[in-house]
Amino acid sequence: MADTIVCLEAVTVRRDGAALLSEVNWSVSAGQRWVVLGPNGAGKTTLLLVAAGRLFPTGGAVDLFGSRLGTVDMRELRYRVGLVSPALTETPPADERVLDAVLTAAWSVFGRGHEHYDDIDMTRAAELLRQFGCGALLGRRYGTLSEGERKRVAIARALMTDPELVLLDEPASGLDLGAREALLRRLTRFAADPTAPAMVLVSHHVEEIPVGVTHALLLRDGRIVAAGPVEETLTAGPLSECFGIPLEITAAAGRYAARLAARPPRPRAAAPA
Ligand SMILES: Nc1ncnc2c1ncn2[C@@H]1O[C@H](COP(=O)(O)OP(=O)(O)OP(=O)(O)O)[C@@H](O)[C@H]1O
Repeated sequence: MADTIVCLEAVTVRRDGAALLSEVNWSVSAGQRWVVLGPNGAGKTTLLLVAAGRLFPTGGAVDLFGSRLGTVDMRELRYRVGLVSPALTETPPADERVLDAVLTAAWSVFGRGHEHYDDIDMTRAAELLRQFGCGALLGRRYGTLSEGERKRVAIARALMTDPELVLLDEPASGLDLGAREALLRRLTRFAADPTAPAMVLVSHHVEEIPVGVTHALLLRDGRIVAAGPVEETLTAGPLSECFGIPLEITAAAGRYAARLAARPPRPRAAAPA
């Protein structure tokens, strides 16, 4: 399909004899906003790293922007993907100004040195920081920011290179209720922007899904339990199967909540023969 951004075909990732991902088929197209849900160890981060072109699968094939991984120079393609993940251990230096922590993404470096930046880069970095509620922090040192502020700065940095795909690994984890809601409000605006890149957001919690997510992928033990339009996928049956406990799920004004079901959900109907 012309607007397919990333496509995984029968992707398997094995490490030390363990299958982190098994036979995963999944694709993300322009304009889509995905949430990837699953319990600890389901393979969510691994999936994101494969989709970002940062981890080469043991089996199967990955096409990123129409190019097959393994046949192209990945440095070119990675530039077109904004990735925010705890799996990326490098962070801006503690004494870096917040504006520079975002600006330096233009050169893929951490810590401003002698690189040249145009006024347009400065304006873009400042605008992205404002978009994610960090307009008052431009002159602050990165090391003085709260966890919630750092997460929003990391998203602004990931968007600095104007990526076509943005991958966010648990952006709301560790945030207090106010910080989580502030972040989700920003992500809701982002999701509603038709000019924004395709987005994939990883989470453990349906409460952390921003309004405007269009698709969901449920992962368990490295395998897809369900994937498709969010309203069809985020239902009690697949979610219970994914997390291994009987769950009931409610939706209100585009937000979701899940809790242990009073009664186990009815099994999914078998597909007609
Ligand atoms: N080198 C490795 N060898 C063996 N197992 C590994 C290796 N690296 C990761 N794993 C395992 O692969 C599984 C998937 O890891 P991954 O980080 O992708 O899961 P996740 O769904 O993101 O988990 P979490 O929600 O806890 O962050 C985990 O059980 C992890 O322990």
